[in-house]
Amino acid sequence: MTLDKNDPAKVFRIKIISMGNSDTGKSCIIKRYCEKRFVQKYLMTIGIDFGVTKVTVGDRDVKVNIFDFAGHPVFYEVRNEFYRDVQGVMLVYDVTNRASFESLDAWIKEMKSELGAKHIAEFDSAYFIVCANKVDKKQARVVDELEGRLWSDARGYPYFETSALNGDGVSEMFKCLFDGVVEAVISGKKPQPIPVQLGYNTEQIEAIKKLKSGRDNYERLGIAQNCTKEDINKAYRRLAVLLHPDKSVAPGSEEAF
Ligand SMILES: Nc1nc2c(ncn2[C@@H]2O[C@H](COP(=O)(O)OP(=O)(O)OP(=O)(O)O)[C@@H](O)[C@H]2O)c(=O)[nH]1
Repeated sequence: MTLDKNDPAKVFRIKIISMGNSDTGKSCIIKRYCEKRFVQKYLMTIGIDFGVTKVTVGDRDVKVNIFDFAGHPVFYEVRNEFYRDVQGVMLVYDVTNRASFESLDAWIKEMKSELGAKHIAEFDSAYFIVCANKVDKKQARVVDELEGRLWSDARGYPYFETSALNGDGVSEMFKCLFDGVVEAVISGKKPQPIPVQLGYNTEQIEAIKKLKSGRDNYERLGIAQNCTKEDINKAYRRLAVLLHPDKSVAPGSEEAF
């Protein structure tokens, strides 16, 4: 990276990478932004794709080097060379594929372990952003917005719902990513996203999920089959208070109550 903090006329160079499982739409999001087009056919990235784009952040011209990682595990040996000197990370999952959401932690772990203790400061200073991609596929969606936001908020990463197909959220996501990286580089501090005031919490969401998916009433109440009558009453009262429609605005509270 070239940076002279005192000279706004100097061009910044920043390094961005895309991370996430295969087929989540990483290449398509980048193409949507850089080339304003959508590629319907799945063309697996082999190793790494590299591209350069220029943007303006405030009064600075910024040259962005984008390294689009192949998501397939077979390319691990290729991508592990590229984790050094990264300033921005676009973490992508596919809202129609739960495994891709559940893999996000493994991606972070891969980056951390590749950097190792020696370069962990680079991980700590990198600016991460989350793309919940393919939101146009409404019927097939299995990871809802709330889950994605809670995961992202818990780690301090800004969250965006994107569609490479119709472009929804893509420019906003890149703007936030570039602004965040440039601010972090200039000030040495990562800007903190403002958490969305959801008005409900993880405990309420977990309770609703359990009530919806539980195989029997014991599972729905979160108690063992050999519990006492008092345990049943206690669990029932706890859930009734937690999900009372006067107290909870979490989606599905009313039905669950
Ligand atoms: N409906 C819909 N399809 C998408 C979207 N983004 C990508 N796709 C499709 O998903 C498939 C995979 O997209 P890619 O961008 O190649 O996925 P990738 O994450 O780069 O995959 P790897 O190169 O294997 O890591 C392609 O068939 C795309 O057309 C989207 O927002 N909506």
